Amino acid sequence: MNTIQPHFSPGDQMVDRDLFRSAMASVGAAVHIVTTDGAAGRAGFAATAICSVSDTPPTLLVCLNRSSSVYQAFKENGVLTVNTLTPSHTVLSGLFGGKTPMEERFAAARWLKGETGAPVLADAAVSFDCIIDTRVPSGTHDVLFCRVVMVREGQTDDVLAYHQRRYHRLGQPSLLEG
Ligand SMILES: NC(=O)c1ccc[n+]([C@@H]2O[C@H](COP(=O)([O-])OP(=O)(O)OC[C@H]3O[C@@H](n4cnc5c(N)ncnc54)[C@H](O)[C@@H]3O)[C@@H](O)[C@H]2O)c1
Ligand SMILES: Cc1cc2c(cc1C)N(C[C@H](O)[C@H](O)[C@H](O)COP(=O)(O)O)c1[nH]c(=O)[nH]c(=O)c1N2
Repeated sequence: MNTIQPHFSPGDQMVDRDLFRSAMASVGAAVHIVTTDGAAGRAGFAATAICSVSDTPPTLLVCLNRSSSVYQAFKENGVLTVNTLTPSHTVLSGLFGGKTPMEERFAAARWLKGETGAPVLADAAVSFDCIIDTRVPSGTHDVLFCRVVMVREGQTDDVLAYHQRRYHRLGQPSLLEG
């Protein structure tokens, strides 16, 4: 069996948090509103630390800060929906991006109920309704590995993106088209 030696030992100099954030601001990502509902109530937050994991079974991951006010609701409900935003949702992203009372966040848009009961944003670019399978603590966050049980595709191809701390439109025209 191959044992791959880690490049760094725990005592090695860590990258400064502000340098990491400044570097990560250059990466860019689609913006989503992640929602939950259930015994612990309805909650939602803006997220960019989301990606596909596997297509068999369909699985995605969501990184959730344990210090967030929504953390307990996601932990107890065990279900969530990832609602990928369109360029028309910059204000909504700001509301769900923190420090806004939860009722005020949800009052700003129209929601449907998914299979799991988590709120589905009616005009999302796409929504993934999920059961949280596995939770892996990593630093300040939990990485939530979620099994996708329903997908709802919206009417638009354009997606809201976040890069260098600003919102952008992700969509046409493609770089490779003539
Ligand atoms: N993964 C996350 O928790 C995450 C991701 C994006 C933004 N945010 C939060 O949204 C707000 C606005 O962020 P911004 O991009 O305008 O500027 P920023 O300088 O706070 O963050 C720049 C980039 O660093 C990363 N980052 C920031 N805070 C992080 C954290 N606590 N854990 C892991 N990665 C983190 C993200 O990729 C972010 O886009 C900030 O409060 C930020 O903490 C959190
Ligand atoms: C564009 C953008 C992207 C993200 C965030 C914010 C913004 C503006 N936030 C922060 C998260 O939305 C915010 O901290 C929560 O809403 C919790 O805030 P309250 O504790 O409820 O005030 C965030 N938080 C998190 O745990 N994982 C993530 O991927 C992201 N991504």
